[in-house]
Amino acid sequence: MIEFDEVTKEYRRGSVAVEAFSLEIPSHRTVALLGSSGSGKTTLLRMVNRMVEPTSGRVLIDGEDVRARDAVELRRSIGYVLQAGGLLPHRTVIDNVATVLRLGGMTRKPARLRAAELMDRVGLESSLARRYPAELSGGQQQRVGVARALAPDPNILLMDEPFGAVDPIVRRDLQDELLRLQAELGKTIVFVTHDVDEAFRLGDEVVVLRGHGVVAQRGTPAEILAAPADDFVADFIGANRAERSLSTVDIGGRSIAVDGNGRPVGVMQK
Ligand SMILES: Nc1ncnc2c1ncn2[C@@H]1O[C@H](COP(=O)(O)OP(=O)(O)OP(=O)(O)O)[C@@H](O)[C@H]1O
Repeated sequence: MIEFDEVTKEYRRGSVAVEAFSLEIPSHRTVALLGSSGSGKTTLLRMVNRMVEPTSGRVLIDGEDVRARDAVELRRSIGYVLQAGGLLPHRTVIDNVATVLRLGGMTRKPARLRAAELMDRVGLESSLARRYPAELSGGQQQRVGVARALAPDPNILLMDEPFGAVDPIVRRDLQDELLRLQAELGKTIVFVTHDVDEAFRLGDEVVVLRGHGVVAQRGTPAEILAAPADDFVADFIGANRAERSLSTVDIGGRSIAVDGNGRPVGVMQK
């Protein structure tokens, strides 16, 4: 479990990025932090692996204050996936993944073998192993980023807008892949996004943030859709309300679900 206990971050005096944020994230679940730009999502995420230290308050992992852990060791034990992939440009794909394992003390050959397994696991063909990151598509780069984050077999995976830079179809593929991986692996995932659909698709729970890391609502996607806590949440999730609201029409004796623009999206089961 990850626990934020009244954390505040003031980067400069008077500029509060996150104010008295508290949240418990249960193990083996995916929690999506959903908020617009500047709402403090990245700051919160980075407090988990001590890339950002809170000005006050505590972050606990399984009951232990992260400050009691060595920062480098802590960072290596937690998977971290960034939007830009964060890959090493002068290393091949396989070495980008294997390097993490080498840092953890594995020798070259087993590290490469394990890296090849990880590539397979995230849906990358082995023929890509010798390429450099610049020779991959954006979606492939993100898969390498996920493989690398999974390399040390971390319990926790932090994902910061990991699929933000790819087109909608690839983005959906990557989301599917993550759902499949998560069903197999059961990590504790904190997923940062400003995309409502992505948060609802991936999050077992979604935390909607206003500015300064203030929680506007927390719940399952269904709970939030069914009863937005206030106008802020309703506006935020309703940005494309027309697409999100469904109704049914009867055509030839069958009930067809249509979206708010009247486009058919499926057939209702009897
Ligand atoms: N290193 C820093 N120094 C000073 N201010 C910072 C720093 N990092 C972030 N901030 C400020 O803290 C606030 C929250 O930033 P943060 O990056 O956590 O938000 P975010 O929700 O992740 O935004 P985005 O979606 O744009 O990445 C912003 O006002 C930002 O300008």
